[in-house]
Amino acid sequence: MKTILNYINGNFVAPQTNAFLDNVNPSTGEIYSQIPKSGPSDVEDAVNKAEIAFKSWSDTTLEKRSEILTRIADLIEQNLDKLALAESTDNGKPLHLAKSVDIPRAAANFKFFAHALTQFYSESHESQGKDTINYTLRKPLGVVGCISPWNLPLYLLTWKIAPAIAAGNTVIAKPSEVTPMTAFLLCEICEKSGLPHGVLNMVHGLGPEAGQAIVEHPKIKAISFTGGTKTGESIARTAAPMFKKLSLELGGKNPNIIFADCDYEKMISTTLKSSFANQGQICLCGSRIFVEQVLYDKFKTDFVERVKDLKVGHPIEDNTDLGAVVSKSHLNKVKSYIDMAQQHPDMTVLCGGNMPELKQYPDGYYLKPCVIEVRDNQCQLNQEEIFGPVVSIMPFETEDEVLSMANDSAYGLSSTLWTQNLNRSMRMSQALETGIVWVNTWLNRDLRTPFGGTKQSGVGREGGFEALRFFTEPKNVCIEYS
Ligand SMILES: NC(=O)c1ccc[n+]([C@@H]2O[C@H](COP(=O)([O-])OP(=O)(O)OC[C@H]3O[C@@H](n4cnc5c(N)ncnc54)[C@H](O)[C@@H]3O)[C@@H](O)[C@H]2O)c1
Ligand SMILES: O=C/C=C/C=C(\O)C(=O)O
Repeated sequence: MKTILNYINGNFVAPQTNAFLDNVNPSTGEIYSQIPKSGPSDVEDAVNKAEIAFKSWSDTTLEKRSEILTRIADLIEQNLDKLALAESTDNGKPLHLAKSVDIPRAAANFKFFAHALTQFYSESHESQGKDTINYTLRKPLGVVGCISPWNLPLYLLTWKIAPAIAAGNTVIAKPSEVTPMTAFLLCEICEKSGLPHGVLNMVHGLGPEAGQAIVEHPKIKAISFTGGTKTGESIARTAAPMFKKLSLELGGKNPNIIFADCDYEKMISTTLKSSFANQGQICLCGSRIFVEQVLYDKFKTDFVERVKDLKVGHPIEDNTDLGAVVSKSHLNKVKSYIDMAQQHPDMTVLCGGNMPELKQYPDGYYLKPCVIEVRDNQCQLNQEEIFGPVVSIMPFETEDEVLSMANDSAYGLSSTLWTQNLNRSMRMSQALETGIVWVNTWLNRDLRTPFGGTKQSGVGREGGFEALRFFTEPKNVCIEYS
C-alpha cells in the first residue's frame, strides 16, 4: 500500500506524530493508501522552512522563476498518464476526463503563470502641476497558505500554487484529505524541476487539524481557499481578525437558463455536461435548470431520454460518462436529497437517483444521474448546494420571472444563458448576480479573466493579474521633485 508523505523543505517526511489516515478508492470502496494526519507542529516546521526560503525566492529573477514554472508544466505534461490515473483512482472521475481536463489544466496553470509573471506590471501616477510622481511597488507577501477541495484536485491546487510562487511567495499547501495523491506526485515533480527547497511545502491532513493550523499560523500572510461555504465562513472567522488577505472560492447553486430561441442541439449536449460532468461535482455545474414554457415539454422529454443514456461505470472504462461519487459520506448526502424529493408532494423524480448494479464493484459509490422536476425555486432542492449528479428542472414564462428566480439564491457563482437574442443576452448578463455569466457555452475558460463568485459563493477573484495582485502587497512611493 502506498504511503503518502508530507513535503517540507525538499524532504518527503512522515508527520511528527507518525499518525496516518486511510485513503479510499471510491470506485471500489477499498482503502488503497495512507496519508499523513498532520497537525500544528508539522505546519510550524513547514512555515519555518518556507520563511527561510522566501528570502532568496523573492529575489530570484522573473526569468528564472518563469523557467522553473515552465519546467513544472512540462513535467506534468510528460507524466499525464500517471497523474490522470492517480486522479481518477483517488476521486472516482472518468479517466478520460482526468486526461483531457484535469491534468492538462494543471499544466496550463503553471504555463500560464510562467508567462503572466513576466507581463505583470505596477502602476505609476503623475500628479500634474504638483511636481510629484507616485509609483507602486508590488512585493510578494511572504509565506502564504493554499487550501483546496477534492472535486478537481490537481487543477484547483495548482491554480493557487502557480500564481503564489510566480509572484515570489513561498507556500504551505494542503490538498483535500479525500484526494491527496496528485498533490504528492506534484511534489515529486517540483523536486525534479529544480524548484528551490522550501518554496513549496505540502502538508497533508484533516481540515480542522492541518488546515486550521495553516489558517491560524501568525506567520502565514494570506489564505487562498477553495471549498465549501461553511468552511469558508470558519476560515474567515479565524483569519479576518488576524488581518490576513483572504481569497475564498466557495459553493454555488448555478442557474442554467434556457430560452426557446436557443441553438437546441448545442444547448442540450452542453446541458448534459454542465449538469453531470465529474458526477455533477463541479462548483460551476448548472444545477437549477429553468426552461421557457413553450420549450419545456420537448426539453423535458429529450433531456430525460439523453440522461437515461448516460453510462455510469468504472472510471477506467472509455465509455464511462459518470464514474463514482467521491466518498461514501458524500454519496449518502446526495442520496438524502433524492430521498427527500421522492417524498415531497411538489417534486417529481423523472429519472435516476438510484445506485446502478455494477457487479464487479459492489462497494463503489455509484449513482445514476438524477433529474427532478420542481414547482418552486424556493424549495430546498433549489436553494441548497447538493454537489452531485442531481439537477432540478422547472418552466418559466417571462424574462423578468426567470431573472428573479435565478437571483433568488444565497449563492452567486456562475450562470449559463441559452438564447440567440443578443439584446436579451446582454440585458440579462448585466442583471444576473453571479461572478461569471456564460452565454451559449459553459466552463469555457480564458485564464486571464477574473474568476469567482458573489454572495455566499466567495470573496475575491482568481485568475490572471487578479491572482498576482492577491499574492502581492502594493506599496506606493510618492516623490516630489524640484
Ligand atoms: N468556487 C469554487 O471555485 C469552488 C471550486 C471547487 C469546489 N468548491 C466548493 O467546495 C465544496 C466541496 O469541496 P470540499 O467538500 O472538499 O470542501 P471543504 O470545505 O470540506 O474542504 C475544502 C478544503 O478545506 C479543508 N478544510 C476543512 N475544514 C477546514 C478548516 N476548519 N480550516 C482549514 N481548512 C479546512 C479541507 O481539508 C479541504 O482541504 C463545495 O461546496 C464546492 O462548491 C468551490
Ligand atoms: O469546482 C469548481 C471549479 C472551479 C474552476 C476554476 O477555478 C477554474 O476553471 O479556474
